[in-house]
Amino acid sequence: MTLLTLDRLALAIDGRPVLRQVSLDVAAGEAVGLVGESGSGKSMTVKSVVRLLPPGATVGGTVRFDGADVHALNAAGLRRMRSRDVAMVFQDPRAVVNPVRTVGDFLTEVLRDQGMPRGAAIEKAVRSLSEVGVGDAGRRLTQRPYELSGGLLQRVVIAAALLTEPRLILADEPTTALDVTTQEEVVAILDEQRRLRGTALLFITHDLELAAAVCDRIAVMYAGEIVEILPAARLHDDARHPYTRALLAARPGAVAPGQRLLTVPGTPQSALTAPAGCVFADRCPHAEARCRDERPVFTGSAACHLLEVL
Ligand SMILES: Nc1ncnc2c1ncn2[C@@H]1O[C@H](COP(=O)(O)OP(=O)(O)OP(=O)(O)O)[C@@H](O)[C@H]1O
Repeated sequence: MTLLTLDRLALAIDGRPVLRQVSLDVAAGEAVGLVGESGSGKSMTVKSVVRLLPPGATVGGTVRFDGADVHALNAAGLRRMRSRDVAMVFQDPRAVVNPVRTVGDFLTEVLRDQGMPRGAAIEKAVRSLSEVGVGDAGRRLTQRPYELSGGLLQRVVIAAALLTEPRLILADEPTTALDVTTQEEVVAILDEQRRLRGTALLFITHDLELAAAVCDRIAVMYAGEIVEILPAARLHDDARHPYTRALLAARPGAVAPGQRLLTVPGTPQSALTAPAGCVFADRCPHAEARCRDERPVFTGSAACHLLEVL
């Protein structure tokens, strides 16, 4: 069953295009990774799902969650969606958690707002902390954010995200601010808990290998468009879009130790500066005249004029 549908989602901020024709489905319980270089529109895509857009944003196309048109929801419907059905985990946990309130207040707030008695809310918060591997949960509830490490605080944020038993988690580079070992632990917890509960996940990362490890499918974004969508297990074998291939070649793991790291040649485009034809044409080693002039239509798994020959 499809839970989330983006259908030709377009977004402009102060008249400048940011997203163009972004179409993507996420099934109930499915994990989809959004990958691509900085500025490609991953965060704006995810923020469009819950209408967390900056002032001056204009939206085209549709976003449907569980059949409802998100951009037509009234204030109560939007509040319900944000507080119950869809949870968010962002890059920096310290930006999300109120620094002067306790972890317990942070965790129980939504449950209390939903009418749960204090004792039951605390009990649920303790259980939720234990489930994400936070020991001594009772004591943690009394602490303030500055008393916790970044990794521990991100676990608290994940516990909070899971508390309302959402159907979809939006995770925007949830581990970028953490050290490598902690990153792995935090991703493993998120992955384990969402699988156990059958929660869908839209997971933004720069790290293709990480996306492949925790997601069912991967959508590759470039200059405000999705250029390829493919099963995570087939990432290496089936990637056909030249941008996806360039990203794969530029992974640190793709280069032998001691060798120079590869980069995707050229300068990243944004939706604003993208050429009239294919958004990747000016960096693509295979580009032909039509690639520069005609915008390729997304067919099958990718938007590229040269799929037949690559
Ligand atoms: N608040 C804002 N006001 C105006 N433009 C914005 C705003 N936030 C993002 N943009 C623009 O939207 C485009 C897409 O940005 P977005 O943050 O979605 O990219 P991203 O792929 O998530 O990048 P990163 O990996 O660096 O987070 C960029 O060109 C960016 O400059």
